[in-house]
Amino acid sequence: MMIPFSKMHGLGNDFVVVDERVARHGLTPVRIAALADRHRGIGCDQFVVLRPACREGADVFVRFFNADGSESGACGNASRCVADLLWRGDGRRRNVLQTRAGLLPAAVDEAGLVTVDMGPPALDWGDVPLAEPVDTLHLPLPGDPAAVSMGNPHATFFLADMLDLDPVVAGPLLEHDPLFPERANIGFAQVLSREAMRLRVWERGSGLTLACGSGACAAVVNAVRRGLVARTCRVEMDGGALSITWREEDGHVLMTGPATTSFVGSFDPEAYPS
Ligand SMILES: N[C@H](CCC[C@H](N)C(=O)O)C(=O)O
Repeated sequence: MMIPFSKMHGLGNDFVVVDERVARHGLTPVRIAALADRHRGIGCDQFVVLRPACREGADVFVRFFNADGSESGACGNASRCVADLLWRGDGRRRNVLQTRAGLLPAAVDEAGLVTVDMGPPALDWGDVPLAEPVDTLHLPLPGDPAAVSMGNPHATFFLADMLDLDPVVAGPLLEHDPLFPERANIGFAQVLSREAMRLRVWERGSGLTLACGSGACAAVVNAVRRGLVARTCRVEMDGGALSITWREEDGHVLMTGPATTSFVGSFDPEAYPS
């Protein structure tokens, strides 16, 4: 049985988006990794599964799976893509995504840019999570990173120059550091001004991506906590820029940026190992 999918991306961070029909064929980590494979499968950074919402006030339940088959509670760029997909489907510019990290209100503006309320960051060590009670603003690691959770774990390193560290070399080691019992997404940031930063992210389970939405949120939260940037900051990544605001009134983090459908297709799940 062929399953339809939408191939989408947020600033080059790319996704295969399917609905729950795929789940009937057994969606194992092995099969997700095979589908995400860029040579033998469809290829993507994350595999996104839509199901009917089961919480009051939500329009859809979204699950995010990394290219290695692991599940994440949050994916900012994919959340914008799902909001865009819903708008194109039902004509409603405002929708609410149910995720493992909570209910995320989303809105598509007249220019087609999507804003997702990513909710409040979790700042306590136990919520990131970390393996021991430490100050999340200054982790006991070389490079003195800060850590938060945006529904998924992030560590942010602030570099004088982006060229000081190669994410492809440092990223995998840090992703698997014992301080991160659930691994972590590793951000490498260079503050450019009070209103702008450069960021590259080695993503847990997917490697270096062209953009990372939750990583951009985490980097701005960590930079504000350190007094490095204002609460609204432009985050410039290899694939493009997002606008992030850590709202003072309620502590929620708003992320605004584009969402793009590259193509649609279909695949036979049984053709992939499970
Ligand atoms: N690799 C992340 C999930 C995807 C995050 C990223 N693609 C985004 O846009 O937020 C994790 O395992 O927590």
